[in-house]
Amino acid sequence: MINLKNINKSYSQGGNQFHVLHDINLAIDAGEYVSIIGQSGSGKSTLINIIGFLDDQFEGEYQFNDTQIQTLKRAELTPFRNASVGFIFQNFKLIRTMSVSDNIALPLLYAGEKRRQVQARIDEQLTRVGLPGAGDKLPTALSGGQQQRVSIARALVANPSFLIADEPTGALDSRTSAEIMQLFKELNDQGTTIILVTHDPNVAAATKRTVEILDGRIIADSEVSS
Ligand SMILES: Nc1ncnc2c1ncn2[C@@H]1O[C@H](COP(=O)(O)OP(=O)(O)OP(=O)(O)O)[C@@H](O)[C@H]1O
Repeated sequence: MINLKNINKSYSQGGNQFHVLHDINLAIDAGEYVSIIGQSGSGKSTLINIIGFLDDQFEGEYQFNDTQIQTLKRAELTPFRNASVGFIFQNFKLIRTMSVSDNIALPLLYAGEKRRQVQARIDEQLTRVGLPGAGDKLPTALSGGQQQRVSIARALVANPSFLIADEPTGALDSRTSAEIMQLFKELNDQGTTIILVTHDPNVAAATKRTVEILDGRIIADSEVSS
């Protein structure tokens, strides 16, 4: 599904070039559950911005299914991203003034659907993430773990090809983290492809494959032994 070949990425700043990704070769198949692990500044965010179609300024080839991403125009990238990937963030990024249901509806509205036609799909996802009946609440009435469940429902609702979870347990206590990791495991068991970014080896150990980055290079790529 995801096939990166010889990806290099540099940022220019103040007339200098900073080479932050070096010759990245990485293939991820549908159905995988992969963690990308590395210390702060190693290039994890830079890499997932490319994988998640947020950044098309790179050298090399990114083939996603039958599409060569580096050949897409900017205007083509946004609808491609909306249709293909669901994002989950450390700090949830829910809109505090909107109900849980309205937050989850957003990707469907971006895709051109009508709010009144999507409630059943929202309720289905709320049940899937363990929050049946929570749709009318405001995010601020929920615990951190519950808010992360809402953001997972939002990431899933448009049925993307894969999820990117960027430090999804970074703002949660260890027990709630374990519950969220259990939910990701269940989603993966149901067939959801998940790419999870973390600096925490314990979190990475709960996935099925770890890709380790150091100074912009993949230094290890291995199955997690269960
Ligand atoms: N927009 C930018 N302009 C210039 N340099 C950048 C930019 N974004 C990131 N960098 C640099 O690229 C390198 C990799 O950063 P990146 O954010 O990808 O690392 P990371 O592994 O995600 O770190 P963290 O875990 O702290 O988020 C760092 O040295 C960072 O300073």
